[in-house]
Amino acid sequence: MGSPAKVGKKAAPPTKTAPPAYLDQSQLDLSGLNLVNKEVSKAEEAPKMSFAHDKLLEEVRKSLDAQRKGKQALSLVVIGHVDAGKSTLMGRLLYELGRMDERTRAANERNSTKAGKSSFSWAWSLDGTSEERERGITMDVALESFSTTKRQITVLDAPGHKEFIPNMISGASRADCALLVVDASTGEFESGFERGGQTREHLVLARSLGVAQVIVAINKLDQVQWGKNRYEEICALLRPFLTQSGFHSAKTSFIPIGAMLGVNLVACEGEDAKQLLEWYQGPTLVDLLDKLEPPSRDITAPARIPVSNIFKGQGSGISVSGRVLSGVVQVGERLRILPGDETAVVKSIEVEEENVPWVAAGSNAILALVSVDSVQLTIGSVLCPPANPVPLALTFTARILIFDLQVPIIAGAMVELFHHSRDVPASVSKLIATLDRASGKVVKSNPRVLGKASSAEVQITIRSTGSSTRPIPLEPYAANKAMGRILIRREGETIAAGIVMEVLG
Ligand SMILES: Nc1nc2c(ncn2[C@@H]2O[C@H](COP(=O)(O)OP(=O)(O)OP(=O)(O)O)[C@@H](O)[C@H]2O)c(=O)[nH]1
Repeated sequence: MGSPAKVGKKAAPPTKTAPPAYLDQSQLDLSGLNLVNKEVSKAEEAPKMSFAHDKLLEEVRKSLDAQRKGKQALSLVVIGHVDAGKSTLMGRLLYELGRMDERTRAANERNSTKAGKSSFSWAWSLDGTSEERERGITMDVALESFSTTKRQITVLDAPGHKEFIPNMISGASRADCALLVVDASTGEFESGFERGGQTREHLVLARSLGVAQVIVAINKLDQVQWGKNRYEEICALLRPFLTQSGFHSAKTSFIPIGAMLGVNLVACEGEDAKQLLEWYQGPTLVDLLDKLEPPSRDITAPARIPVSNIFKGQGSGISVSGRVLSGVVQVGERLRILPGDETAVVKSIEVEEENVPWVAAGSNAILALVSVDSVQLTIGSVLCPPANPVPLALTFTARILIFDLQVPIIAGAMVELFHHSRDVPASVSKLIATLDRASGKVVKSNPRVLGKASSAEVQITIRSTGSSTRPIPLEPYAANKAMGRILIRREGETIAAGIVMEVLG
């Protein structure tokens, strides 16, 4: 993940990135209703670029080389069934690592107790909105960062509740690795793991979105007297499912923890860890985080930045957050906003709460934009170089893997298409062929239906919303892996994942 030496402290830290359905009014105004004062935004002075493209790539390479010798950066999505303890784990870990000070911890404890939610005290900082705190659940994706000895980690705390799967998808599509949290309490692991539980769904979604490494944190072991048998039972149930979902065993690790008590996060010691230490002498969570391998970054490909959130920046400007999927972008650069024919100039870039002169593939960044007419800027827009725009698709072909299905897919089936933070109504307009799952070879052309656990090539068409049908920016997987992954849902269930083969128009 690339970002250079910091050039100054950030001004306004938006720590939450909220997907479309849960935006507050001001965000809605900006992203959907075009109430931003265009004149002012246009009038802002655009900065000049500091580097020619080749020089910039050289800078980025140097910086990435230096990173390899120091702390490598990666982003981690925290996933798992509702109430598994994801936010508690993150809150406690931030505290143990010194990222949350004692005053904040005490204030969280006071405020959560006052609200009658003392058990959510560690989750208080991450579940930052009043509705989240009231309901005791995460709704949107919270962004935090911390560093271990060898890694600089951006954490995306995803919601576990089924209702917020689109937000989880948006979070996972910005991550390199996953931390799956499961609740070891009697009956709780089972309900998260059964059909319809989010333990399974989150794992499948994360893998389908390209996340290949996962740490499984078996949490709340204090609830089962730190039982070794229970820990091993859960590992044994999860292992085959992980393999079946496409996680290589070498890229999967398991760890027993007690998030609330802070056991085996940074250290495994003290009174609370006594029972665990009777049978566990393995690594701590931080030891495992330190071993996560950042995937390779494609910095030479054209820049692609899907917008995951839009908010009012400092003064009159507009800021967007999103992950740089490929390429590099610098301050002063003009970017095209797709779909649409608008461009914007990057006024400043913020990574990990610091201003930086450029940002490269792998980083989650906030870009302040000027010289922009916000009318065409929405969540799901993709920023890219004007000379190398991302293709727009109304119809495309895809190879898909079908999951568990109640009703088979037939030609014309109405679905919801998910691509990064965007979801649009679509239809499976043509069933081209069923494929052999292992070899990808055609088994049958023009099948009449697609059943569960099958693999197929299909044509997908975006359906109209209201009076218009807007194409969406996506790219064949062969051209850009991260831009070429899609998920298909129907009636609140994820029914397939796939890769884009060809954009037909
Ligand atoms: N006993 C015990 N309770 C825990 C532990 N970790 C979390 N909890 C409790 O589990 C409940 C849910 O914790 P959260 O951190 O909100 O769970 P979550 O996975 O973030 O929930 P969502 O984001 O809404 O899916 C809270 O009451 C926590 O206090 C633990 O290690 N032991």
